[in-house]
Amino acid sequence: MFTIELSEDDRRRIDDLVAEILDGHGRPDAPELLDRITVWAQEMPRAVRTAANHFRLHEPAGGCLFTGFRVDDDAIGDTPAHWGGARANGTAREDLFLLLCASLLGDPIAWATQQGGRLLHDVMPIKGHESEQINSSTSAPLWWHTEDAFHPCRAHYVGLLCLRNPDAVETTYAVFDDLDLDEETVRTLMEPRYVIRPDESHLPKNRGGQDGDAPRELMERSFSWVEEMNSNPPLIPVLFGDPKAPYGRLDPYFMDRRDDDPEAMAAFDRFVKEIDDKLTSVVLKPGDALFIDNYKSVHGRKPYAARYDGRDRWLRRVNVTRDLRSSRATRVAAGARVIH
Ligand SMILES: NC(=[NH2+])NCCC[C@H](N)C(=O)O
Ligand SMILES: O=C(O)CCC(=O)C(=O)O
Ligand SMILES: [Fe+2]
Repeated sequence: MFTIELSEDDRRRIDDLVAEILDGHGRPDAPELLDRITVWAQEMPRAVRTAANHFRLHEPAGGCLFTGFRVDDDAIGDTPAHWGGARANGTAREDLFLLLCASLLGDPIAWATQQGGRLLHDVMPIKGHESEQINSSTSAPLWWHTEDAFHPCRAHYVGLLCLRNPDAVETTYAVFDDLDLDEETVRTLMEPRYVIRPDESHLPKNRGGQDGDAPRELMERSFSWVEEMNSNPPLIPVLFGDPKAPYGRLDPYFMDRRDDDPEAMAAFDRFVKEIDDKLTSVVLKPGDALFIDNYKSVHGRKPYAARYDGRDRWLRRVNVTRDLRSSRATRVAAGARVIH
């Protein structure tokens, strides 16, 4: 893991910057604030910017951990029972810190079909989801995955800011650079012979009755595209880029076994076994902002027991792209963040 440790001075300067921005704008997801977030990120301490730039450009690791930010445990309030509903502004400081770090790596984006199109997601236990394969599950392991693996516009980085983690639950990950795969296997995995279906966080059953402010017609189009990807998924490669340091996309739990292509499946099984063998973990503590490189690694989470008492584990999540333009056809304006 590539780690950026904030010094006492960094912390003070970041706190001042966050306070200044919030003074002028109030809510961290206000459009006029987001329009300028990249500019403010340039006012992060130079050492932090330099380290983040190194991580982004040279790809020395599968993830970048910003550590040392202080969460205000009283101000953030109780861990919510659901991501929906009206949101208090208690996490404004923390949200803004996450957005500033994100903006050193790229542009924050949101999904119309996930958590009501919100830019910042809540990751915490939801009653009834205990054994699902969704971020709000608890008693079942969240099987490792590429975030939104099925989606052509999936994020380059997934940012997770820990607000609470009282039982030291482990976030799992593995980096493709660490895998032992022979050339022939890599070649096969780079061919369009695989099927990835949408995960359940994008399905209408998890829509939560809230669609943000997008027109209904547009929302229907978004959900029918996900449905189309479910009923008629294309064949895609699971590795791409440089065969010697490949990028990847996979979410085995939502992928098909193709009986008509045993060779592709055998290569895939070797790939999955290597990831299982190399899977390691990190325990996020309050204030840690982990940016998983969603092209170079997979991540997941070990099971744990929910409390449902307002003190549960709680993360804030953001998707980050290095290429906003590649999704232009499915966003309503050049500077819009929501992908439909
Ligand atoms: N293997 C999996 N469980 N894949 C889905 C991962 C979780 C999903 N991205 C979510 O936000 O809930
Ligand atoms: O809870 C975690 O540590 C990771 C969850 C996850 O995979 C996600 O929210 O994308
Ligand atoms: Fe994830």
